[in-house]
Amino acid sequence: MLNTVYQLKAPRQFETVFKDIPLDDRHVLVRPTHLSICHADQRYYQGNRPEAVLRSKLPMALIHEGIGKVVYDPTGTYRIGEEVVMIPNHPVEKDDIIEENYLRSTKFCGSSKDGFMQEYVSLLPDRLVRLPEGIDKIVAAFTEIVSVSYHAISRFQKFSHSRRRTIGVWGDGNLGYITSLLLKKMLPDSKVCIFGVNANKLSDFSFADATCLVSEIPEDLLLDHAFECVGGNGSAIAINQIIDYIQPEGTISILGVSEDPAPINTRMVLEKGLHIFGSSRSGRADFEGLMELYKKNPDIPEYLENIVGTTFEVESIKDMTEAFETDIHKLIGKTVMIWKG
Ligand SMILES: NC(=O)C1=CN([C@@H]2O[C@H](COP(=O)(O)OP(=O)(O)OC[C@H]3O[C@@H](n4cnc5c(N)ncnc54)[C@H](OP(=O)(O)O)[C@@H]3O)[C@@H](O)[C@H]2O)C=CC1
Ligand SMILES: O=C(CO)[C@H](O)[C@H](O)COP(=O)(O)O
Ligand SMILES: [Zn+2]
Repeated sequence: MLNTVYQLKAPRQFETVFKDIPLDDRHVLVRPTHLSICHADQRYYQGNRPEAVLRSKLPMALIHEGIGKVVYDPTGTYRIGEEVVMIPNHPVEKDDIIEENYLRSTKFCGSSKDGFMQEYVSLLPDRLVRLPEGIDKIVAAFTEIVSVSYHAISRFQKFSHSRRRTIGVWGDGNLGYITSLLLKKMLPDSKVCIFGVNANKLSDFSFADATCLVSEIPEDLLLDHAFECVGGNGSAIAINQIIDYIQPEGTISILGVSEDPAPINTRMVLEKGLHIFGSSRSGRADFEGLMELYKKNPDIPEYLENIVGTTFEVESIKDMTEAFETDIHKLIGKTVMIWKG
């Protein structure tokens, strides 16, 4: 079957290409309905990755956050019309120890294979997860980034010591909002404090125990553990500030993506005996766990409505470009494309 794919050909330049989707008895066909833009997509769209990386990856369809409707399922796993979230990870091997999102062989939509900016997406049935009945579709569109926070917190629960009185989250953007919200739900006994650079943005974190500008952190602050959700050039500044304030033997979870290596105060990491771990992407278990968490805490998707930014009806390359260009200038919030492509 001929499929329309909207690839990024070069920075700021989408093009339409037609690719064959073989209709076999193993793959489910999904019509994407709502797609959400991630920072990773913007790094390709704006050409912010190194030249060699762009040359090796483009042309490629962007977007790894999205939901859609099942239109064809020869496996009989899903009903036609059923609403599903698409998992962008595509593992090609199983490992007893290493999770699917960390296997070097795994392909990831919008990074090492075409993303969801397509007319139809062909996926194995285990790359889809049913959406809870009645969930807001715009919020559901960015389930993937929420599953990343879920994944990082689940790992944090395994790696960190059990004194979790106060957890700091650095980053007053989307990932900071999502991670601190999930921390409040997954670790209800812990106090969560958000550290950011913009008082206006911090005022949106209504569920938090405290918020603080990074320029006004009290000297006597006591933090048992922390999450870094900043990324870019701010990552190193945030990680070093965390190292300054965290208690000995605390755990630091790094989530922000930086293009350049970040200089870290390793002397203090050693002296305080800190644990630092990174997390990237998420796997099927995280998507499923998150859907269960939504069912038990229906106020989570309600809170997430606060970080819905602009929504665009997208049916042409001009619309896609407008959505990406607008997303660049947002203060906070996820840009969602209502996909008619
Ligand atoms: N590990 C993973 O799998 C994933 C990683 N990411 C990455 O996470 C990072 C954040 O993403 P997202 O939340 O969407 O981006 P945002 O831009 O929405 O959030 C980052 C926030 O951090 C603020 N900030 C800047 N410097 C500091 C500082 N020193 N201390 C505290 N806050 C600071 C920024 O403010 P201002 O804008 O004013 O500078 C901004 O509000 C990105 O690098 C993204 O690629 C995203 C998804 C998944
Ligand atoms: O956003 C992410 C997951 O949601 C990751 O940061 C993203 O997958 C990294 O990909 P790339 O290596 O292509 O920048
Ligand atoms: Zn992402």
